[in-house]
Amino acid sequence: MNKNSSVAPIPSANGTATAVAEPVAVRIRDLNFFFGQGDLRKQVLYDINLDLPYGQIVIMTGPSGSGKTTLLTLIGALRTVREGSLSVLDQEIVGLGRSQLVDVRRNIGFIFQAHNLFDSLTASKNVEMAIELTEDWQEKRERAVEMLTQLGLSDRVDYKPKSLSGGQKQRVAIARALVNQPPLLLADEPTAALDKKSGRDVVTLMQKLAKEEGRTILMVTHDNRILDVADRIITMVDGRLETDENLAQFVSSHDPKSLDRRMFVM
Ligand SMILES: Nc1ncnc2c1ncn2[C@@H]1O[C@H](COP(=O)(O)OP(=O)(O)OP(=O)(O)O)[C@@H](O)[C@H]1O
Repeated sequence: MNKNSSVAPIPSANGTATAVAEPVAVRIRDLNFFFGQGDLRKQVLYDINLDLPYGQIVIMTGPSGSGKTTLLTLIGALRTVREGSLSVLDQEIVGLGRSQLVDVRRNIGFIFQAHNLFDSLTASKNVEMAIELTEDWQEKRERAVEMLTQLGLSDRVDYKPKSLSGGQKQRVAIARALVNQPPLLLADEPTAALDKKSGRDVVTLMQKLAKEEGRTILMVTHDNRILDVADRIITMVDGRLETDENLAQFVSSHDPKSLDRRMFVM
């Protein structure tokens, strides 16, 4: 794996090549992570090195228990990191305290499996709550409705979660994650609860955000139907970043029987 894929050599004034780091949304170097303390201390991530450039969709895959969700939550500033370097949106987060981590999180959109919607609030109000966490509250209702409409929920904006299907709830959660236009989006199985068409609509929207607006998207998924949207596919095995490939490399290095052929159909 190329650990320095976003470091480009440029000629200096005296003609020698100098490595200059391009800005990336996420830069991870020599990251180790442990759960527990003392005798119960258990290492779950080993020596992770990874760059996520702006505008890329990166899919993270790998067996259950390999550390995908843990890595996602570390990048999302949801846990304290002590070993190595983890820079998120130009901020080194190793060593930061809780309140500083909260500030980093404000610029990240999260879509997790449990959508955590507020049952007492309508779809629109759930999305508006995310807008209220920012300094710019103007036209929050209009912005929430517009985002929900983009996700095909224009006729559900005033419904509460109990009146929505699983897929619709997931789309409300996605609207909430996207409404503040975060430069970095972290998603854990975002299409798991969706039918084929809704899942495709969601990843098409993500692709648009990445390609037209330069957002960086890191997505954990086992849904082979959406692999084609990825610029890169990284594979975790036993807490290590095993491979970092484009789609063609990934397909050729995996047993075709284990891949769903529908993934090739757009
Ligand atoms: N809060 C925790 N405390 C202790 N160990 C944990 C905790 N969360 C996860 N682990 C352990 O860390 C390892 C990595 O778990 P993680 O959830 O990151 O894997 P994963 O690849 O996301 O798995 P899955 O695909 O099943 O969601 C596993 O051995 C898991 O048991």
